[in-house]
Amino acid sequence: MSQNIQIGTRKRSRANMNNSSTTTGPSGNTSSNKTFLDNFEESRTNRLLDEMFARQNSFLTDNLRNSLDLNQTDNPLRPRQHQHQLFLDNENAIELDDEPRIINTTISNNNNNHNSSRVDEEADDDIIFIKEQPIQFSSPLILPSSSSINTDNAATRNNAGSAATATSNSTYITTPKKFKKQRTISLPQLPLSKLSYQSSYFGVPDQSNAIVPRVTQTENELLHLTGSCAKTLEGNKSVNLTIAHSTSPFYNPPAHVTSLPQSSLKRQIGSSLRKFKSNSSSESASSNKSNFKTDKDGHYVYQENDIFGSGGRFIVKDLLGQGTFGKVLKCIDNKYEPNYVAVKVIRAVDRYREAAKTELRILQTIMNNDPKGQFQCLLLRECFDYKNHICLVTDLYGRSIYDFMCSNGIARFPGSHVQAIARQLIRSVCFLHDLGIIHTDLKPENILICDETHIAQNLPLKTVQSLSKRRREASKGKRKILKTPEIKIIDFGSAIFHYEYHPPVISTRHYRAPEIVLGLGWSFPCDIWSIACVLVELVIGESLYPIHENLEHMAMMQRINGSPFPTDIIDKMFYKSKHKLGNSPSDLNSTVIKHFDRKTLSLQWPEKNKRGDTITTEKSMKRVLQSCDRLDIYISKVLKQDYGDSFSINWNLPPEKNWSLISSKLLWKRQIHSSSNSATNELDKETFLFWYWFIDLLRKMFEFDPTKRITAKDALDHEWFNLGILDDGITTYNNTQG
Ligand SMILES: Nc1ncnc2c1ncn2[C@@H]1O[C@H](COP(=O)(O)OP(=O)(O)OP(=O)(O)O)[C@@H](O)[C@H]1O
Repeated sequence: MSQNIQIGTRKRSRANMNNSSTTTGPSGNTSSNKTFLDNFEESRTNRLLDEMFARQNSFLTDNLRNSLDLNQTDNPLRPRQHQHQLFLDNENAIELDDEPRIINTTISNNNNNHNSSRVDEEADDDIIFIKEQPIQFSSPLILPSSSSINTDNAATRNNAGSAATATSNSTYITTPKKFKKQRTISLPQLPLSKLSYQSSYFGVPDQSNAIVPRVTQTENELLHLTGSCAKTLEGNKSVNLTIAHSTSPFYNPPAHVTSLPQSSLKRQIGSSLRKFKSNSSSESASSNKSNFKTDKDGHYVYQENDIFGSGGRFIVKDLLGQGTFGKVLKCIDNKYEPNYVAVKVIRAVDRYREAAKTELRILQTIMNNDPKGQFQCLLLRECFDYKNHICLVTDLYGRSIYDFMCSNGIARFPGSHVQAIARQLIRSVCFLHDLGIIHTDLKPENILICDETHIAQNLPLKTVQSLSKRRREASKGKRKILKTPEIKIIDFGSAIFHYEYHPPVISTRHYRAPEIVLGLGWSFPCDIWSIACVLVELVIGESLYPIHENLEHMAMMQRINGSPFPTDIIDKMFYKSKHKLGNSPSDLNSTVIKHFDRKTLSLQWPEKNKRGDTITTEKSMKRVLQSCDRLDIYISKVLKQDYGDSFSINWNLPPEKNWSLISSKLLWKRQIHSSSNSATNELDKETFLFWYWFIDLLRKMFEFDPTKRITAKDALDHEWFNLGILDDGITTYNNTQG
């Protein structure tokens, strides 16, 4: 039975991969004389790294427990009312000295971060931040305290600036004085939300060739697709695949197989053989033939208990997924313990074999630089060629986030889990980008859950009745909350090295960045856009862009960002098209360019015919105008379900002002309802701030212009990752930690 529960209605697949036949280049970066398996060797560095991570993990877990205990001493049900302000403000700032200096915003409670500018006066812990803050004028909350700047004026300027220019002008400047942050107590965070990142953990590839990736994009790269096809081909040529021979395990059991406990081996193989015989009566189950078949399209034909690989090493147990590239199988591996693995069997077609070689080089680079899997990327265990199918052997994980959401009574994740997943995703992509790798296909289907253990809460009958039949059946009327939202990023089948060939269209539609839709050059920032789409999906429980074509996609992007495409970007689109720079999507003119006015450089939506009649369908108008909204308003609407009608984030307001509006509404409601005992959801300031800053980060990730979009590294330093929340995700974690 397939583990892949397909209950969703959408069919989402990545961009057409026909171009990938020409792709794939050199792995100038992989250690040439060494196989990647050499990295399994215990080196001193690895041991040190292990110890560091173990220390960090136990430190973070202890801190979470402490902070929960602390919260619970006051009131087990609600976050306690904090006496201290969460952020630096005029009154709370403590003057230290007068020297201006550049201040690092690294998370302050990271034991391993020696570069942090943390003031380490005494043992710090998870719930107390002593931190130096830079001043960021586009960030409404953090203002200089005793500087000569008039706070009101600065705030006014800031509001105007943030409304007009979004976050692109978010320049950090240093305060004229150095401040020590007031001790503050924040709500708890999961340890996964606080994972640290230092690129010095691994060696930057290509150092010898001096190709150190710059993980952003220049204006020039909007016009010219970077990357060389020749490098791709050259890289793929360097791939040497071991040919696995299909001899029967019953004739020539390999030495390592015979070293397994004989009873278990016989049991596995015996049962496989019995099932195989009964399943295929018409075929001879002669023991020296492999029962592994390929169809006319080059796909392996799935059959449970098939045996394949050298010496019949793998026994097929389940079909985990299938895509354009091939099939992913859950298999018993007779060589190693624990012996379940996932094997991606690539189609036996030259084009896909060629693309798989790039995937292989990417996976090898990841493996070389993170042999212990600290950065949430799938690890390649082995690779071989079997009957013209390239087979990639990896660890086996749970279902994808997409499948988990489909089978959940409430698809939305708790805020604490959104933050933990965001941290892992951004950190993982930061690692990839530092290695010069662009994933290009980040989506919930390509994010796997490491451990699916969860608690299940019964949903009220009314909620169950409102679910679709499919969801009702799949969820059994329950809301599932993972105990540990640890994830792994998979599917490097479309990933590229930044200096290799870039196909003109990448990503699955819903997660596709505007520069790709507009036919401009793309680079690392496209991954950041995709992550932002995924994060919104985790919060709202459905796809942010449920679209299938370019015009509606562009109209929705403008609606969600609350602003039109910047004219300089559209200008570049026209220029690139006019001068035929780089390769463009074949339908660019007919589905994108024709919808922009050449003079005003604005999108003409809704679409009109020559007579001026609107020809956009009513359904499409509804999807854009009714179903979606500016991001802060859209997310607020969903969160009202948890926090009541008063919850409303307005990204044009500074957080203090936004909060005072909400709290006055709450006060008013409490007075109205005091006699009627109405159960209005309580909302505290820190919970509001958690969501406010989440939306602030999203806004920076959804920057239209990729040259101005926040990088993964800067996103890890965003204020949001210093904020906690007390919700079901935290209590579930705490209850399971003993
Ligand atoms: N290591 C793994 N453990 C568990 N399941 C996996 C693993 N790798 C892949 N899968 C499952 O197989 C599915 C397809 O995997 P993958 O995306 O790598 O293949 P693909 O052929 O590139 O698919 P697509 O063309 O849809 O992108 C995944 O969505 C996931 O459900």
